[in-house]
Amino acid sequence: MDAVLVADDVRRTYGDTVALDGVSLSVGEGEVFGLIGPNGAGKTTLVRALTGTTDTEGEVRVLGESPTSVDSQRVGFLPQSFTPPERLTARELVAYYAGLYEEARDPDSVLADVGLGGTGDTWYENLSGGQQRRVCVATALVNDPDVLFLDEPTTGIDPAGRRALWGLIENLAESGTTVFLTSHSMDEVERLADRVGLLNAGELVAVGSPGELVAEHGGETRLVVRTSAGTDAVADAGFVVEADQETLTFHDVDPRDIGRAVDALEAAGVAYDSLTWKQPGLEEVYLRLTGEAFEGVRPTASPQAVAPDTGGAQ
Ligand SMILES: Nc1ncnc2c1ncn2[C@@H]1O[C@H](COP(=O)(O)OP(=O)(O)OP(=O)(O)O)[C@@H](O)[C@H]1O
Repeated sequence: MDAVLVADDVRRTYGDTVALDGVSLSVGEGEVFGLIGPNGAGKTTLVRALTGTTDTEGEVRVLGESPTSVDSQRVGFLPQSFTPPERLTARELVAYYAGLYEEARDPDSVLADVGLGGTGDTWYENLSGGQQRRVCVATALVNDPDVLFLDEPTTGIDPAGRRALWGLIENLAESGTTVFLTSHSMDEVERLADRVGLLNAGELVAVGSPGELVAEHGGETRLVVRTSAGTDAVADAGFVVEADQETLTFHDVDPRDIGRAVDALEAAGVAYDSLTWKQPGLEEVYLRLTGEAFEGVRPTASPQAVAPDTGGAQ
């Protein structure tokens, strides 16, 4: 796979703030690379480094060129914050961006691609926040780029619109477009990204496919039972079980062992309100590697601490 994007030991400081602390990565043609990390981790700064919109130390290559000399026709960029010229219709705005390129797609067809086929004549300022964001996505697609940078593309877009955009991004990647995406949505990254990079305090602390990251850092499966019963009730069931006032958590429960756990609860006469089997996902990886607390997952540093599990059911 040819490397379309390369960052080698990229550093950026703002005064005393180290935004990027020696980031190296490589993204291949047609790959979707998802960059995740907490607020202030350096994601936007890395996107800006890769798009040549901020100066950095280290080396950056886009399609084999420096980001400031690469052919802009081949690059699409949706910044995190985007304030278009006022008093333009959606079509005029996309057409304005189309005019910046030697070759561009028909604005109406790009608007249709982002689910805004009927809104070409609407003033940008009269569109909803989610519709505005979709128009902004359209401006990044109008030159039919080979490399597409999307900094939090679906922020503010409703679930149906997000899914539509995900489908569009998948189609682009299938047709060979390389996509570099930042997001705070683990669903989005888990669905779209071939590989994920987790940036924390300016450092890339993990890179891999979602499956690899979950296998390596996600932790264990668990069965969460909402009950006030203590661990004594199921002490002989053959599971590692921890309790707090509202839940019993069975750790490391294979799906085939769920029945055995339920039988143990029944045999002990434990009354419970709900029972949820949970499989780790990218969210657990993120929370573990960034050191954020996550209810229901045992922090590796302190295996005794278990809080009530309110995470999403699988
Ligand atoms: N132009 C700037 N001037 C000063 N500091 C900056 C500038 N841009 C970014 N920073 C700082 O660099 C660090 C990284 O910021 P960055 O915007 O890259 O983070 P991020 O991961 O994109 O955050 P978020 O998820 O909130 O968008 C932060 O501490 C931020 O305050």
